[in-house]
Parts: sequence; structure tokens; C-alpha cells
Amino acid sequence: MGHDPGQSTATAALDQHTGSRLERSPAIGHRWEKRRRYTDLLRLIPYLRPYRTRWASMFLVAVLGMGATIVIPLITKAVIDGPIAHHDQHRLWVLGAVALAVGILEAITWFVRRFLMARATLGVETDIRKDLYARLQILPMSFHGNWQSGQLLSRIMNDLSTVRRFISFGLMFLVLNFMQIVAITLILLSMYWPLGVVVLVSILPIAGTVLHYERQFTRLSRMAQDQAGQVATQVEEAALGLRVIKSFGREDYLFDRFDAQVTHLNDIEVAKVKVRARFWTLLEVIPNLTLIVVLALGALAAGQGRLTLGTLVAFITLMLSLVWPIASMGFLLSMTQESMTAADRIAEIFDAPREIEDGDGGNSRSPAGHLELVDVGFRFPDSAEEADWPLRHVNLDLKPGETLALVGSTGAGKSVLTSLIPRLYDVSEGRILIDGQDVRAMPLDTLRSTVATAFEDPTLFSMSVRENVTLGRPDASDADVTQAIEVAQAHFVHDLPYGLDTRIGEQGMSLSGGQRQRLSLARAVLSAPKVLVLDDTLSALDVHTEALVEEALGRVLSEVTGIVVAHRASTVLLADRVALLQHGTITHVGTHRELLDHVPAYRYLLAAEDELADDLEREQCWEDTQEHDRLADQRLIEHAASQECSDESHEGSRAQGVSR
Ligand SMILES: Nc1ncnc2c1ncn2[C@@H]1O[C@H](COP(=O)(O)OP(=O)(O)OP(=O)(O)O)[C@@H](O)[C@H]1O
Repeated sequence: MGHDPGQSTATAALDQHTGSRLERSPAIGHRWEKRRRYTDLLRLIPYLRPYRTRWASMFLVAVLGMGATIVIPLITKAVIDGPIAHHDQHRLWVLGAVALAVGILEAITWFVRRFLMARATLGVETDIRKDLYARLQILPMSFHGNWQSGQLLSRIMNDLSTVRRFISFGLMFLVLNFMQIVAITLILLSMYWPLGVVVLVSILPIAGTVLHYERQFTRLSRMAQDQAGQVATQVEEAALGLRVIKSFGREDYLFDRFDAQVTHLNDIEVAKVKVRARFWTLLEVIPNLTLIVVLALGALAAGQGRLTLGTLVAFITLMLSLVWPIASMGFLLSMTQESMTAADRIAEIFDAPREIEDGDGGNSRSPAGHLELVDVGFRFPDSAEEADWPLRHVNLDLKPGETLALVGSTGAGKSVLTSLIPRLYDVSEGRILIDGQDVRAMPLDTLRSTVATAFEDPTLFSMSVRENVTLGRPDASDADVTQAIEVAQAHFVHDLPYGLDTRIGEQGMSLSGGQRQRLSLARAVLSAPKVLVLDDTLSALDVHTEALVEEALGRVLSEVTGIVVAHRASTVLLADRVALLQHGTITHVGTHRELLDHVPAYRYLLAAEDELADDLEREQCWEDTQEHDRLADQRLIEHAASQECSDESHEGSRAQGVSR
């Protein structure tokens, strides 16, 4: 094949705009070229098992239809060489009736096959889709960090539909057409072998054409599918980031980016169409050319009496019935290539390593919540060898019921550290223990019901407020929900149009940042964990609401082991001790006051001086108030005592008076 400008444009475009992304990402890459492409498609075939009876019936009906297609020309031959040649009207009626019956049978098989097809294969698509979704749920954070959600979306929607179309339609016709071509060629050879050989020889260029275009088409199919994922990502980002885009007035900029991506998808599709057009044209032209040759040679043979007229008519009719199966092979083979690359993209998700394996250590007793980090080190799974470790030699020991504030500069690794506890990531070295048991040995269900996290950037789902809050504990009673809402000071939910049953928008966008944080906090509190992790959960609250939440949270934290990521002194005061995270490790642990007094880095981090001063003042004020209250109480007691004394003396003197 010569140089294809359409294809090169598409390739260059993809390299420029998405190729770099594809190559960078270990998850996508061009691994597919090295894979055994057929096996990925074959791996999906077992999904047909529950529907095998329907599929087998569909196939049998289709074979019956194919048989009818082949039989009709043979009846035609019998009619021409028999009743017509011998002027036998009775046999003509009989054979005519048989031909009509076979024609009706063929029509019925078409109808039944289509009816069965939908039922046999839509279920397959649904089953694979459910399994894919389940797989996405258990794949680790590192996988989701690497993959654009648009790529996942396009795989779970477009690629699966491509595979389903192939399984329901393409695969069956590929097999049927192949059977039809072989059967008709054999019949043609047996009818008049010289013409049969002509037909057989014409299959060679057809096979050559298929082999020639197959690789190009596969490559372009894969590029188009990856690019469709890029487009889906752009749409998703534009929808989610609409507020930012509008506020910066950058709609045109986003549109241009989208336009570029869609144009590249278009270029690839055009390149695909060009390859397909050549491929299909040859597959259409070759059988038609063969037909012309057969017609000429057949007419010659019939003229010389080596072939009956009926045989020639049947031969040509059968040849004509070969044109569609051969021509459609182009379409079917391109469909096969597309579904192979689609299956390959689906297999990349199924094959992505799980990384976080379920622990099998049984621990039946309910955990107390003693949390230990022993020489913990962490680096991201796909980070370069020479990259720094975000965390190294981290040691912590939190007794049940103790709360620790984790303080560190932005990007110090606080979130990463907290995400190691529920095993969103696994430690790279060292151990995390809960009640002496390594978290990696705990069943994930147990671990994640033991540890609950409220994140700084809370995600809410498109469901009711109640469903969002009870996510970690679906069986929570109304009283529990009310209590969690009380702790999180999320009373605003009662003012929503349908209260707790109000459906909140995509990502809870109809709520403010602080409202979302409070629902996320209520969710974490409600799940009644033994270890509660609050990753800067109160950052979006105003000081008054924060103070109310902290007061209620203090009660919750006294019953669980808590880690509170804190940037503000007010939050730190929730904790019994504070740990300072610097340079990827815990450098100091102590009380807030100890660290304030002795660690300049801590002082620098926590206090804008005036905030610190306020804070100290508040503490001092609180202590003063306590002292004041104590003194007041003391005075009250003394006053009451003196009252009692004076009353007594009064009573006494009255009594004396009376006695006197
Ligand atoms: N998925 C990731 N892959 C690679 N590096 C990451 C990833 N997530 C975070 N990091 C890096 O790890 C470091 C620690 O991030 P982390 O989110 O824990 O910081 P943090 O202390 O919680 O910061 P902040 O106070 O701003 O929330 C940062 O340098 C960050 O860039």
C-alpha cells in the first residue's frame, strides 16, 4: 500500500495530542501490539455460557436459512433440466411448490434468528459490564490515578457495545459466511469442476487482500478507540469544571481544545474509512470479476454441450449467492478487528493488578483501636527509582481513645499517611498495626469498617442525603443519623425541600463546600469506626460553625482513636498529642503547648502569630474563666455556708428568744 495522507495525519495528530499521554501511561501504552490479540476476545466468550441454548438455537436456525439459500438454486436446476426440458407440467407444479416452501422457510428463519439474537446477546453485554464495574471498584488508587475517567467510560460503554455487536452478529455471520463459501465452492466443484476451480482460485486474492489490510485496520481501530476515550475525558472535565471555566471566561479556549480532540478523532475515523473502502472494494470487485469469467466460460461450455442449461443457471445463481458472503467478509473482518481491539482495551482493566489484596487473618474480637505505625515508608507504586520517598521511617503509637493531630506543611504527606491506614495504598516498607495485627492481614471489609475517613475534598454521590450519610453503615437507625448530623452540625439538611430524602446533585454541587464537608463528616462519624481519620475536614467551615463542630466532635473523639490532620490551632486543640510531619517523617510528638514552646517549625506552621496569640489568649481566657468559675463556686459555697450558719444562728437565737 502506498502512502496514506489521511492515516499519517491521524497518526501524527494522535502522537501530538494523545500519543504522548498514551505512551506516558503504563496502563494504556501500546502494549496491545504485543498482546495475543485473539485471546482477549476469546476470553470473553465464556460470557456466552448462560445463553448457550439461545445462541445454539440461533445458530441452528441460521444454518437452516443458509441451507434454504443453497437449495433454491438446486431446485431451479432441477426445474430447468427436468419439467421444463421435458414439458412435464405436473412435476413443474410440484417443484414450484417445493421452491415456494423453501423460500417461506428461509424468510421464517430470518425472522426467528433476529428474534433470538437480541435475547441471546444483550445479557452478555450486561454481564460483562457488571463485572467490569466490579473490577473498577476493587482496583487500587494507583490505577485510578493513572487512568483518565473518560478512558474508563469509553471502555465500559463503547468498547463493550462493539464486543457485543461482534458476539451477537459478527461472530455468527463470520462462521456462517465461511461455511456458506466452503459449501457452495464444493457444490460448484462437484457440478462442473473447471468452473469450480475458477471460483476456488478467486479466493486467493481475497485472502491476500484481507491479510494486507488487517494490520493497518487494527492499528487504526485501536487509535480511534483510545481517542474516543480522550474525547469522553474532555466532555467530563468540561462538565465538572464548568464553574471555573465560566468564571475565567475561557469557554472558547476549552472549545478549541475539544475541537482539536474531536478533529483528531475525525482524522483517524477518515483514515479508517479509507482503508476500509479499499478493502471492501476489492472484496466486492473480485467475486464480480469471477462471475463474469464464470459466465463467459459457462456459456461456452453450455454451447459445446458440456454443461446443461439448468446446471449453468444453478451455477450462476449459486455464484451470485457467494457475492454477498464474500463482500460482507470485509465488513465482518473489520468488525472483528474492532472488537479485538475493544476486547483488548477491556482486558487491560481486567488484567490491571489488584495490588491491595484481601487479608485472610481472622480477627473475630471487636477491635479496641490501638493504632501503631512501625517504621513506615511509602513511595507511589509507579514512581521512578530515584524519586524521593514521600514518607520514610514514620513511627506512631496511638492508644485506644487517644487523638493525635497531624501537622505539616502543604504537600508534606499528611493525606498520604492517613490513606495508608485503611489501605487505600499499601505501605512500601514497615507495618501498620491495629491491636497488634498488621492491616494487610485483616480482611478489607473488617479494616474499612474499623477505620473511617472524612476527606478534605468530600465526594457526595447522586443520591439522597440519607443514602450519602449512611454509606458506611446502611443499617443505621434514624436516631443514629440524627446524632451524626448533630455532631457534624449539619442541621441544614432538615431545611432542604425533602429533608434527608432530598436528592443532592452530581457530586453534591448544589451544596456549599462547608455543607459537603459536614455531610462527609457525618458519614464518617455515623459509620461508628474504632479509628476515625479527619483529613482537614473542617477547613471550609466558618469559625463559629467550626467551634460548634469541634465541641461535638470532642465527645466522639474521646471514644475512638483519632487522627486529625490540622492546619489550624483550633483543630489541634481537639487532640491529646500533636505529631509534626517534616521531610517525610515524624520529627516531633508532644502536646500542643510543648511543641509551641520548643519547636520553632511547629510555631511557624501553626501560628500566624496573632492567631497563636488569640489562641493562647483564648486558652488563658478559658483557664481564667475556669478559675473565675471555681472562685465563684467557692464564693457561692462559702456564701451558702455562711447563710446556713447565720440561718442556724438566727434560728438558734429565735429559739432562745422563744424559750425565753
Ligand atoms: N497519586 C500521586 N502520585 C504521585 N505523587 C503524589 C500523588 N498524590 C500525592 N502526591 C505527592 O505526594 C506528596 C504528599 O501529598 P499529600 O496530599 O499527602 O500532602 P498533604 O500534606 O496532605 O498536603 P495538603 O496539606 O496540601 O493537603 C505531594 O508532594 C504530592 O505531590
